[in-house]
Amino acid sequence: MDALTRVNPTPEWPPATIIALLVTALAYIITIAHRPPSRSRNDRTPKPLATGYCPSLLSTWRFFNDRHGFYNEGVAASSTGNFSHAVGPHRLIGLSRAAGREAFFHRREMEMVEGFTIFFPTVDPSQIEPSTGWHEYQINGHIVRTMRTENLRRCLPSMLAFAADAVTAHNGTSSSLVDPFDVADRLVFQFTMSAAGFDDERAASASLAGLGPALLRKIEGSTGSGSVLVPWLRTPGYRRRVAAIRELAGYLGDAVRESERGVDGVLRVLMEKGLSMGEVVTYLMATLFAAQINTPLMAAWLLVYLSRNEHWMAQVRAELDAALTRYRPSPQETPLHILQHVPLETWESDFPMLDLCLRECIRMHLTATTYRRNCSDRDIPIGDTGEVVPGGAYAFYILEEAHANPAVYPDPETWDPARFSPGRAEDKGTPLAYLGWGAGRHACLGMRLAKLEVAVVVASIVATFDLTLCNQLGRPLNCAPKANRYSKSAHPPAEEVRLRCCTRN
Ligand code: HEM
Repeated sequence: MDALTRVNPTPEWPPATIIALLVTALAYIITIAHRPPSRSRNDRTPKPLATGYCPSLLSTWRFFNDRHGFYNEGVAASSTGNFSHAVGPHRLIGLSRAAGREAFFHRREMEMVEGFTIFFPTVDPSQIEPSTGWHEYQINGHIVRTMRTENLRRCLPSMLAFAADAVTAHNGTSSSLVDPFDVADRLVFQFTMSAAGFDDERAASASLAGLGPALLRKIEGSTGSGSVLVPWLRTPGYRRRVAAIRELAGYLGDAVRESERGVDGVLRVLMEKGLSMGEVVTYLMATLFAAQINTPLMAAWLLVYLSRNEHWMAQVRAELDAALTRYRPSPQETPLHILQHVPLETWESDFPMLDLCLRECIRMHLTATTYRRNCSDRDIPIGDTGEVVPGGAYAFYILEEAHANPAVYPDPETWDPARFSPGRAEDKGTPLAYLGWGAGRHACLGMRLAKLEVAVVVASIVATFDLTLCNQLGRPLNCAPKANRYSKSAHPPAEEVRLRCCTRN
């Protein structure tokens, strides 16, 4: 027995070796399974960015980790501005220029939900049914209903009250340091809860307004290469996403149950129609996610730019002061009180300067990638390039291509709202040059609420305080932080900033 053990010892491999072997095996399987499709002579798919296993794998890595570099290189290397790449088992076409944008945004066959379901899966994978689009069309119908005038008019007083509470909390002392990104995050969550139909107690819940945005960011941040390349593997990212989705769904379900009699607006309509709790929570998650992903960031960036720009602060204040004068019921009223009397129509039509500033913030900070799938079995021509998006293929587009193009927007790194003023209208000469609210078949359905939410946050703060941009320690900064145009989605600045808020005379 002793001799046997000596002749055939059980190999003892260090864990690091075992892990290295497993990783190599997995990489090999992924490479073989996802080899780039071969091109036939008359294949009109845009040319691949990379061929062969190794370059292809490297490009796939860059698609996930250096998205803008990958895209810009693909566009630059192609005579038409379009290119293709196999990402896992999917054929993905990168589109650019007027012809690419036209095919991407305007063709009926280019389906949005199916594109996002694969490349940006923010839903619980167990609920994904690509063929039915995860009930997305019904949800869009509910979101459209949320934007109706009577609904916005209903929730506006609550939104103004939440903003007044937040501002008053910082107004006790002569000056206080505020993180605009945090304030906007909480307020927008409360506003959207109210717009969906929650009563004030539930919508204003301080714990949910803190937790909700954090969970939504966790869901957004947990999608990555694993969910596309090995969707069957329960990666840590997958587990984080599912846990965050379930946690938030649990809180929202509880809030709906607690306020069963108190709900209003779309929530009430859905409950009266007898929709299941799952369907109601799905509507809430989709609406909160769509609202939270960009709106608070844009409101906060707008405050940051205004704090460093006297000219635009004066423009925004002039139109705000005009409204305050018009709706002041008595001389003693504070700006926050007067804002409660400003009707929806004024919020929506009488702040054109604020709207120009928001438009410019979105141009500079909405760095998102957007996806489509050609859901037909027919090829879609890409203008007169001779190329097509084949039936069943996926396509992506990075909004930067339009928004940072110096031929359209001279000096694109400079925040300059006047570029959209009627005299200059830099975006008007080029087709689909401004995509801040999307375009064509999938334009933003929440623009009305988003603009109202941004206006209420900005007006409440700007009407009450003089603002000084500072670093975290309260030291004044003499310029606004730079936009990170290469991030995968809109972001706060890399170095945290604060606003010193001094009560305005
Ligand atoms: C400043 C804030 C916002 C910005 C910059 C923004 C921007 C956009 C853009 C660029 C798209 C098109 C995406 C694409 O083509 O792939 C889009 C679509 C969409 N947005 Fe917004 N959005 C904002 C706020 C909101 C809000 C508050 C909601 C709802 C509560 C919302 C709901 C939607 C929906 C449902 C779609 C998809 C439409 C469809 O499926 O056809 N958005 N948004």
